[in-house]
Amino acid sequence: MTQQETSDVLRNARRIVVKVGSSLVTNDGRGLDEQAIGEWCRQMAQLAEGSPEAGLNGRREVIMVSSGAVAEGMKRLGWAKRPREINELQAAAAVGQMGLAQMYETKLREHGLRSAQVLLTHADLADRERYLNARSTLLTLLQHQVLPVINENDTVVNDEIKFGDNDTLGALVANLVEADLLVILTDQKGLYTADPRQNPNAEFVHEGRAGDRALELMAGGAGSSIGKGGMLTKIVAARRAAGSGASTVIAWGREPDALLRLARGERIGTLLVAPTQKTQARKQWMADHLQLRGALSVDTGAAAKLRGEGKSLLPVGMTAIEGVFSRGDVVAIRDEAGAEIARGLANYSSAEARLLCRKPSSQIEALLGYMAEPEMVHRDNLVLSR
Ligand SMILES: Nc1ncnc2c1ncn2[C@@H]1O[C@H](COP(=O)(O)OP(=O)(O)O)[C@@H](O)[C@H]1O
Ligand SMILES: N[C@@H](CCC(=O)OP(=O)(O)O)C(=O)O
Repeated sequence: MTQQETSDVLRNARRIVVKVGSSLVTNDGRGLDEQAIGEWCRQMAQLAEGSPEAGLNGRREVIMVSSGAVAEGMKRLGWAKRPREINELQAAAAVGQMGLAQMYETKLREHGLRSAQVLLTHADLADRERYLNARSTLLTLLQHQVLPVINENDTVVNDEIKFGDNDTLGALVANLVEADLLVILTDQKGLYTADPRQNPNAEFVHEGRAGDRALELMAGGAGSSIGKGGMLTKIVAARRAAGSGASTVIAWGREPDALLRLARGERIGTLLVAPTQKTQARKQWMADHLQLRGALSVDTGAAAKLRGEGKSLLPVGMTAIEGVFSRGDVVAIRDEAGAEIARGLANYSSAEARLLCRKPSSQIEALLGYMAEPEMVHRDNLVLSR
């Protein structure tokens, strides 16, 4: 890519997931690094504002994925060594998460930004229904200009805590909200050809293609006893993030104004560019991963809105439901002649959809006793067929 193109990837990123690792957040286990957290919060607040005075071309939506609960919990409990027992790790995470949430809340509020704590497990993102719920909660928070601060829900996972690194979580969150950019802040300037702690001759890698297996061979495990992932999980995270079209930057968390400079298009850290665009990636994902569970027939008006105007499918446009499906399943959408016009993720199950056929969205709550979303299939979860 030319310098201009890489700089455009960064400057045009509107939705950004920022991940910070334990060693940075807790100052290598010494305790929450108030100053560093304050700096990221100040920058994220400026990104959310997008003011031209800060050299930014418009608002960014930012989501934070922060590690550090176990390390901070250990510090608070006075444990010098990372425990082996899962229940002790979980107890430490529960203690430390209080400190993390409190620190982010305080620092973001100082900069006029509201925050929300979201604790997720891998299982939440593997389950279609919970995946959709998590997605719509995060998107709603962003709409209301609230900055979500995410961590793994360490106290309820069992084996995950042993392998659970937040690089993977950051990538899954980037997939979940279809972010444009994943920024992984760590204790190195980026990726080197070998672990710089082991090999002083290692060379810096400025740019690569996310998903390039050669990069994985350069990356080693965690260099400190605090972090879990090391560089390999960051490279794999970049590959995953690219699955939904997000590029990844791995940069040094103490680099002054790193987040702002990236958003202005400055090339710092290692940029791993996603080879496919967001919409293309979404189509690919729907085509590759999901089985069709049913079909919705729609009237001419709804078909025209979907095809011509790129709108969502509302229940009022549905005329018939086929198959048995749950919320989050992929369904085909057919026109009156029976031709498939699109595929998408259903917001309501087949039984609910049958009750909602031809009904205005204002009646959803009265008909079902609750309302998930006003749309049957949201346009962000919908891919038009050729
Ligand atoms: N090729 C590499 N380039 C840079 N760092 C590497 C590489 N291979 C291994 N590492 C190690 O990965 C560490 C960062 O991972 P980790 O300790 O898990 O940090 P974090 O807590 O930020 O996730 C670095 O300190 C470094 O020692
Ligand atoms: N959820 C864990 C994070 C796991 C972990 O160590 O991640 P990382 O430091 O990002 O490699 C915690 O908050 O302690």
